Amino acid sequence: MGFFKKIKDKMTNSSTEMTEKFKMGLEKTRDSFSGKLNALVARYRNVDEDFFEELEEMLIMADIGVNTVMELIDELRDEVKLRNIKETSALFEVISEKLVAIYEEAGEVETTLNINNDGLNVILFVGVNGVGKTTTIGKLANKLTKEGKNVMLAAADTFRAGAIEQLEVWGDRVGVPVIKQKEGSDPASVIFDALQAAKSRNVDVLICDTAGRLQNKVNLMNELSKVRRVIERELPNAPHEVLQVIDATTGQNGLQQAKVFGEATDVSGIVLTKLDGTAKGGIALAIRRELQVPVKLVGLGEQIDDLQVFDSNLFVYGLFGDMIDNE
Ligand SMILES: Nc1nc2c(ncn2[C@@H]2O[C@H](COP(=O)(O)OP(=O)(O)OP(=O)(O)O)[C@@H](O)[C@H]2O)c(=O)[nH]1
Repeated sequence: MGFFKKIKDKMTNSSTEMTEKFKMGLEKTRDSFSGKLNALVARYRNVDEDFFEELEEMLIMADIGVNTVMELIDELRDEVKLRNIKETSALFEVISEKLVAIYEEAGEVETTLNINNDGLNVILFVGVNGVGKTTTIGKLANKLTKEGKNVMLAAADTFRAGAIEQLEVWGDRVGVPVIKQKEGSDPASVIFDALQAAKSRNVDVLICDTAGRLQNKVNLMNELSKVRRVIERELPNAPHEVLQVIDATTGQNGLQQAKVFGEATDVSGIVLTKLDGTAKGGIALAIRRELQVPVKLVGLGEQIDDLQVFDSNLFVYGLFGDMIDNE
C-alpha cells in the first residue's frame, strides 16, 4: 500500500474539522512546498545527483533544519537504490513517508497533554514576548473548559505592561477566573496565591503565564526556577507540563530561543503558533528532531478554536493536501 493511502486511512480517526484545520492552516507552507516539489519533479524526470542537490536546498528553505535535511536526503538516496526508483514523480510518497518517520523516530510521539483526571494539574507557559503566549493560554483554557474541565489562570507575567489585563480579557471571554497581583509583583508569589485558590476551589487545570525576558538569561533562569520551586513545593508531581510557545514565523530564530529556554528550565512540550502565517512550516520537524522535545499543540489561525493537538500524519496531509485527497 502506498504511503498516501496509509495516511488517508489513519486520518479516519481524526474529525473532519481537525483535518480541515490542518489543511487550511498549512496552506502557505503547502503552496510553497508542494509547488516547488512539483516544479522540481517536472524539471528532473529522472532521479540523479543534481535532483538531490536541488531537493536538499528546497527542504532547507522550508526550515526543516540543515541536519534533518541531510539525514532525510541520505535516507532518500538509500530508498531510491533499494526500491530501484528511477522517476522523480515516484518520490512524493517516499518523501512524505520519510517526513513522518523523521518525526516519529525522534522519540515517543505522545502529543496529548499530561492531564490527570483526578486532582489539580498545573501547566506552566514559557516563551518570549509576542510569540502568542497569552492567546494560546486563552485558546487552551477554552478547549479544556469545553472538555468539561474546571480551569483557572495565573497572571504571573507581571513584567510586561498590559500582560495581566490581556489575560483577564481572555478569562472573561472563556469564563474562567484569573488570579493576579499588581504589575511588577513577584511572579512566584502570584503562582503561590493561584495554587492556594486552585486547591480550595477544586480546579482541574491551573494554567500559568510567565514573563519572557530573553535578554537576560540569568534573570530568566532565576525567575523560572523560583516559580518551579514554589509549584513543586505546593503540589507534588507538578508542574505537569511546561509548554514553550514558539512563533513559527520566526523560523530558525525560534529554535534558538527554544535552546535558551531549554537551558533555563525543563520544557516538556512545544506549542508552535502562527503556522498559518508562514510558508516555512517545516520548522515543526526541525524542532522535534533538534530539540528532542515534542510539538504538542499548534496554532493554525487566530480563531479561538484554531489551537490543535499536533499530529504528524495530519501535518503531512497539510503539506500534500489534494495529492492525499485524491488517493
Ligand atoms: N495567525 C495566527 N495568529 C496568532 C496565532 N496565535 C497567536 N496569534 C496572534 O499573535 C499575536 C500575539 O499574540 P499574544 O498572545 O498577544 O502574544 P504573547 O506571546 O502573549 O505576548 P506576551 O504576553 O508578550 O508574551 C496576536 O495578534 C494573536 O492573535 C496563530 O496560531 N495564528
